[in-house]
Amino acid sequence: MPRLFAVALNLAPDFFLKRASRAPIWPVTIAHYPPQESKPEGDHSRIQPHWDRTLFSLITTSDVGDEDSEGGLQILVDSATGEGVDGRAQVEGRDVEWQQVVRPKNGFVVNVGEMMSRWSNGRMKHVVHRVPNPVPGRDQVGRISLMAFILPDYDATVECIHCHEDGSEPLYEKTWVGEMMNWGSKLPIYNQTKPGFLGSWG
Ligand SMILES: O=C(O)CCC(=O)C(=O)O
Ligand SMILES: [Fe+2]
Repeated sequence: MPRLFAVALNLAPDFFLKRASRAPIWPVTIAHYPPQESKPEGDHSRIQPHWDRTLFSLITTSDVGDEDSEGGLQILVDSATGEGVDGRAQVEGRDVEWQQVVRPKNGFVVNVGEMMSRWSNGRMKHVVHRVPNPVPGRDQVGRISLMAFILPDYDATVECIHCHEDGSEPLYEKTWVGEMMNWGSKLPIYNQTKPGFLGSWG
């Protein structure tokens, strides 16, 4: 997978592997979304809108009830173009909608993370995603997902790779993996769920 990303970005195939060679951090988590005996309070959902603060993430699920309950993984897309909306996008006044992700049978969903987006200067997008509550009548079905969050070495620098060469303007300031992890508590991916994040379309 790291080789595929590197080749897609016209980099040496081992570009990412070289930066994840000494002490890469790859948390693996299992999420159990239990059947919902009662309606969740407030705007609580299975997982609030966020993006992953990783290089990339691999997700597989039990698939049970994902499609027909609408309680599975969804990504945010631009209604006009169908393109994924990334964590930088201004959504005020923009027509966006949630789209169900259909996982290929026995396959994985690959989420681009914010580190990949920063390295590629936005060519790879860290698309906003969520897991909403299942629709009424389908809420007695639980869901399990298994995720691997792939991060580079703790001290690896994260900055636009090609900006020096082609003169393009960096979208992001230079930073490093450990600093990005500090932007969150717990796992870095969850720190975007604070109140107000993504406003009313969350
Ligand atoms: O359960 C899922 O399908 C995705 C969960 C997720 O996006 C996350 O934990 O970062
Ligand atoms: Fe996520």
